[in-house]
Amino acid sequence: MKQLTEQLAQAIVRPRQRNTYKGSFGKILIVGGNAQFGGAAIMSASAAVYAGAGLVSVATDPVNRSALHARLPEAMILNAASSALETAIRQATVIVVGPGLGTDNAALAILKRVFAAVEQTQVLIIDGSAITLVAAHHLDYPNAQLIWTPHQVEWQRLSGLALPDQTVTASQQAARRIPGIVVAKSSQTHVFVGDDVYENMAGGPAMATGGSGDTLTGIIAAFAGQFQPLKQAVLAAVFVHSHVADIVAMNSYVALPTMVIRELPAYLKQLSES
Ligand SMILES: NC(=O)C1=CN([C@@H]2O[C@H](COP(=O)(O)OP(=O)(O)OC[C@H]3O[C@@H](n4cnc5c(N)ncnc54)[C@H](O)[C@@H]3O)[C@@H](O)[C@H]2O)[C@@H](O)CC1
Ligand SMILES: Nc1ncnc2c1ncn2[C@@H]1O[C@H](COP(=O)(O)OP(=O)(O)O)[C@@H](O)[C@H]1O
Ligand SMILES: [Mg+2]
Repeated sequence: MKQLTEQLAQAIVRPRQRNTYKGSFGKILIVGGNAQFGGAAIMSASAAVYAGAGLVSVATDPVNRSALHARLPEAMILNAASSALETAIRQATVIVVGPGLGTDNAALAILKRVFAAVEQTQVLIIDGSAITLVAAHHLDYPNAQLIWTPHQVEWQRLSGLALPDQTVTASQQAARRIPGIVVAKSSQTHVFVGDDVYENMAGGPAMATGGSGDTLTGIIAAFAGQFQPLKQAVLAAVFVHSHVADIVAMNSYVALPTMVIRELPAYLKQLSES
C-alpha cells in the first residue's frame, strides 16, 4: 500500500503557463442539488472554482438559481430537468453527478440521461445519491473515465460489503469489479486504482460535517480538468482536500466545507511554487 503525500500533489500542481485561457483548465459540469440539497451542488461547484477549474456549470433544480448566483457568480446554471442537460454534457470535459441529487424518480431520470449522454473520453465523477441510485436500480456502468467517491454506507450499497467487512483486501477485490477509480472515503480513505492502493493519512475528525464529500467532488473535478494523468490528478485532489482541512483545523474545531474551499487558492499557489 502506498501513501498519499504532498510531493505527489506538488508534482502535478505546477505554475500556470502564460499562453492559456479559461478553456485550458477544464469545463466542469456539476449535476446535482434538488430542492432539499441545493447546498451540496453549491459546495461542489465552489470547490471546483476555487481549485482552479476554468469554467464551471451547474445543472440543478431551478429553485437553487438565486442561492447559487449569490454564493458563486463564477458558475453558470441550467435546469437539470431540461434538454439543456445534454447540451451541457456535450460541452464538458469533466462531469460530476450526484451531490444532493436525491434518490426519487426525478433524480433517477436525470442520472439515466447523464449516463446515456456521457462519452468515453469524458471524466465522470459519480458521488452521493448517484451511487445509491446505481446500486438500488442496478444501472449499467456508463462508458466513460469513471471515478467513484462513496462514503462507507454508499460503498456498502455499491460493493455489497457490510461496514465491518470493508477491509482493504475485500474492498480492493470489490473495486476490481467496478470500472474506473474508486475513492473509498472514511476516516482513513483508500483509493483503488488498477492494482494499486493508496492510503490517505491526511484529514481528521474536523472534516466530519455535512458537505465535506460534496467539496471533494469539486476538487477532483477541477484537478481532472487541469492536470494529467487522471490517476495522479485524483490522488492529488484527495490529499489536497484533507490537507487543507488539516490547515483549517489548526485554528478551528470544525473544518467547514466553505472554510476549506476558501483556503484552496492560497494553498495551491504555495504548492505550485514549492
Ligand atoms: N447541504 C447539503 O445540501 C448536503 C447534502 N448532502 C447530500 O445528501 C445526499 C444524501 O447523503 P447522505 O450521505 O446523508 O445519505 P445516505 O443515504 O448515504 O446516508 C447515509 C446514512 O448513514 C449514516 N452513516 C453511518 N456511518 C456512516 C459513514 N461512515 N459515512 C457516511 N454516513 C454514515 C449517516 O449518518 C446517514 O444517515 C447526498 O446526495 C449528499 O450529497 C450531504 O452531503 C450533506 C450536506
Ligand atoms: N473522522 C474523519 N477523519 C478524516 N476524514 C473524514 C472524517 N470524517 C469525514 N471525513 C472525510 O469527509 C468526507 C465525507 O464525505 P461524505 O460522507 O460523502 O460527506 P457529504 O456527503 O456530507 O458531503 C470524506 O472525504 C471523508 O474522508
Ligand atoms: Mg457524500
